[in-house]
Amino acid sequence: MPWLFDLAPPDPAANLLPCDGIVNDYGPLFAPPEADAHLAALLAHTPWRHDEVVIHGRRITTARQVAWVGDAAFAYTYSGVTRTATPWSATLLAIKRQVEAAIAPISPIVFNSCLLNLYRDGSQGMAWHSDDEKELGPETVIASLSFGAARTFAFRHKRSGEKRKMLLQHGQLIVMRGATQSHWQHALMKSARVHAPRVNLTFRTFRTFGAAG
Ligand SMILES: O=C(O)CCC(=O)C(=O)O
Ligand SMILES: [Fe+2]
Repeated sequence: MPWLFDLAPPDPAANLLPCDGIVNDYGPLFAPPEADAHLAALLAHTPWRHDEVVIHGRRITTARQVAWVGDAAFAYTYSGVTRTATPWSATLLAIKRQVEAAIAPISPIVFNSCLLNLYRDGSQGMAWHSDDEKELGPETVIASLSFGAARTFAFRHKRSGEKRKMLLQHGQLIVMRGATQSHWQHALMKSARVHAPRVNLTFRTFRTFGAAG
């Protein structure tokens, strides 16, 4: 697969997908010392728990750990299991606001939730999927911020099978938007060479279909 970028500082207005969606790379949002501090705080203070998914009718506990945070106690169902959001920590809220400020010129948005993923090492990854739950709406904007070990993130077109991959590094911010979730899957690839943890935050706008409003 071709690499999405090399060493040049990214142009956040550039689209890293060739068609049917938009992925923007903002490069590092934090200098290394600040990114180190965020990684340490997120590792220590997040209520991490192993995720569960239902595959072929069987409930499986994943190696990767997750946390689901939101403005309200949103119930989010993906892979057949429902999770209830817990409140923002001060650190995570500050990070959310920095992400929103960084992307505002291109993607003005206020996120109301965040899915946090912890991969202890390269033996843990995330399988091919799209974030296309109805609660996220069509053309949803998802900001993905990574801390810790650099890991390969890949996209695969649902019809053509065309692939793109990129290395997500400590402090790096990308945005997936437009038709990306309708036409592409993405995955966090496993790697035997990675022995350090990685934390990924995906900021999302979660729509509720309750009676209120
Ligand atoms: O860890 C990552 O970079 C990807 C996470 C992801 O795709 C998700 O949470 O839906
Ligand atoms: Fe995803």
